[in-house]
Order: sequence, then C-alpha cells, then structure tokens
Amino acid sequence: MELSAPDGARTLFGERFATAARYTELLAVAGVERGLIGPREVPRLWDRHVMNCAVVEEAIPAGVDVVDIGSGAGLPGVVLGILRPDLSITLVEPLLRRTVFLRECVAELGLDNVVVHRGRAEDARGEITADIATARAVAPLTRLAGWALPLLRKDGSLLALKGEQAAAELAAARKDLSKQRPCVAEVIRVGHGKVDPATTVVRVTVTTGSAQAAPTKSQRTPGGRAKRGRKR
Ligand SMILES: C[S@@+](CC[C@H](N)C(=O)[O-])C[C@H]1O[C@@H](n2cnc3c(N)ncnc32)[C@H](O)[C@@H]1O
Repeated sequence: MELSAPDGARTLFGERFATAARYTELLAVAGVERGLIGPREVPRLWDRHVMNCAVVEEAIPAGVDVVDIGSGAGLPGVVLGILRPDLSITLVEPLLRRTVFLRECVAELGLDNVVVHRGRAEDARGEITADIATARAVAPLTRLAGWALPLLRKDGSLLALKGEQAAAELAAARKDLSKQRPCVAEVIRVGHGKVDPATTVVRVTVTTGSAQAAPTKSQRTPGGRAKRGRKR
C-alpha cells in the first residue's frame, strides 16, 4: 500500500525516511489486518501517529536507555528507534499478538537498537532500568507513573504523550506523583513547526537515586502482598 507522506515527514526523518515509510506501511496493512490499528486511522497514520510520536525525540538526550511502556503496535517506541539509532530502546508490551508484530517490525526494519520485552511494566522493576520512559495512551498519569518511575535512574524522566487535557490531568495527579517518588513534573510541547498541533507531553523527572520500596514481583506472594522481611 502506498501512503503519501506529508512533506514534513521527509524533513523530519531525513535519511531515515524510507524506514519510517516502511513502518507506516506495516501499520497500514499488517497492523490493520491484525486489529492493532483501526482502519479509519490509515489516512492519518503519518500525521496523527508517526510524526506526532517522532517529535518526542526533542525531549530525549543523546545515547540514553529508553523504555516504551505499552508499545502496542510500536507507538512511540518503534518510531523513536527509527529516528534515533543512538538510543537503546526496550518496548514493553504484555499482549502476545502485539509483541509478535513488534518483533516482526524490528526484524524487517533492521532496528538493532530496539528490543521487545513481553510483560507488564509494573513487573519489569529490577529487569529494566532506563533514563527515559515513554508512553502514549496507556493509563491515567498516576497509574502510569507508578509503573514508570521505579524503572528510572536519577534525573530520568517519564514522557507521557497526552492530549489537550494534560495540564488538568497533571494538576489532579501532582500530589500522588510526589508520594510515589520525589520528582518534578511539567507539561511541555514538542514539535513546533513540525507537527500541527504540537505534541503535548507530561514530563515527570525523578530527583532521587532509587524508588521508594515498592515490592518487586519476586518479593510478592501469590496473593499479591509483599513478603515481610524477618525481624531480627
Ligand atoms: C491503547 S494501547 C496504546 C498503544 C500505543 N502506545 C499507541 O499509542 O498506539 C495501550 C497498550 O498498553 C498496553 N498495556 C496495558 N497495560 C499495560 C501494562 N501494565 N504494562 C505495559 N503495557 C500495558 C496494552 O496491551 C496496549 O498495547
């Protein structure tokens, strides 16, 4: 399927444009056939999905580890992997059907800097550590932060792609965020002059070296409660 790319896409992706175009085709054909992308999204795959995600790269420093939580069909993680070969990206996705598609994309697009991790973000603590966590359309901010902040190194940031309600969602979540782990949070807009409207992101940056003691998966009993340390 040939999807006409907006002029801005060639500028945005530069020498990575052909790879981005191939990924957009994979979304439009296999992604739709397998029910990962709604058919009505096809005409707006470039604008609303691929480019909208790509501009988040403005908020990611060079050469860091990125975890993309709830990648689905690869947004934004695959797009960032295409545009930024300097990043090491782990796509975290629990659903088998989606991880199969993601692995196929990574292989077909030759993305040596991207790996797929099947599982839930809240179970990845101790297994995945990153400087940046990204997420789009995965969970309300407080819940998302509960999964993401324990995975981050000091000064690392969660970049949550949110719509126009970002400021209101952050205002409602602010107290809960700080209880989870000391952090600063703000709404930023990325992609000015590249996408219209610019992409709205809630950025939550952790200010301490380690997360407060939430139990890891291995510390939990089958009933879900944390095992208590033996008193000495
Ligand atoms: C609405 S989709 C969004 C997918 C993609 N980020 C996008 O913007 O198109 C939400 C995704 O989050 C995944 N998800 C749900 N709970 C999760 C969890 N606890 N940890 C990681 N991913 C999760 C779902 O399986 C699904 O693929």
